Amino acid sequence: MNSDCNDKETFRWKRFLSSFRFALNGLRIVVKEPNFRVHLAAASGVMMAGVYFSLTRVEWLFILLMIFGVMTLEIINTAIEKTVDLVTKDYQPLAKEAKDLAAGAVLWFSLLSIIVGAIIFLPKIYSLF
Ligand SMILES: Nc1ncnc2c1ncn2[C@@H]1O[C@H](COP(=O)(O)OP(=O)(O)OP(=O)(O)O)[C@@H](O)[C@H]1O
Repeated sequence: MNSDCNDKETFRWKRFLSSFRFALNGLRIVVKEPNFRVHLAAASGVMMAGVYFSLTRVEWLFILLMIFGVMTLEIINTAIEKTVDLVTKDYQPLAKEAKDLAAGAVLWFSLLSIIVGAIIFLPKIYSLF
């Protein structure tokens, strides 16, 4: 009975670790995507600017939320693109809509990121002159 419980517990941990490995593999896949690399480069630039301008904790919180938000949407966008490609290789209006909607979600959140970035950085840039 006790060994049965231990087996179940080990099984649960193994499943959890496998899920974690699959999720890490997802990140490995998306890092190879050119669009995601653009986001990584932009995020690095913004973070260097954040260090240069000594952002406050709250400002960092907003910047990190924007960076992780855009990247999370880009990962979902990539997953949707791959799913659509799996379903059809032919030209399908619905496939186009699905892909364009997913890309639109990234663009929409990126717009918010630009606004937040402008609110945080523009006054600091002005104060340099
Ligand atoms: N099966 C399809 N049927 C109809 N339109 C499609 C189909 N596949 C792609 N498209 C259209 O072509 C565009 C380019 O598709 P593609 O698969 O290259 O993705 P993408 O949006 O360029 O993203 P990425 O550059 O990240 O791969 C899509 O945004 C979509 O409008």
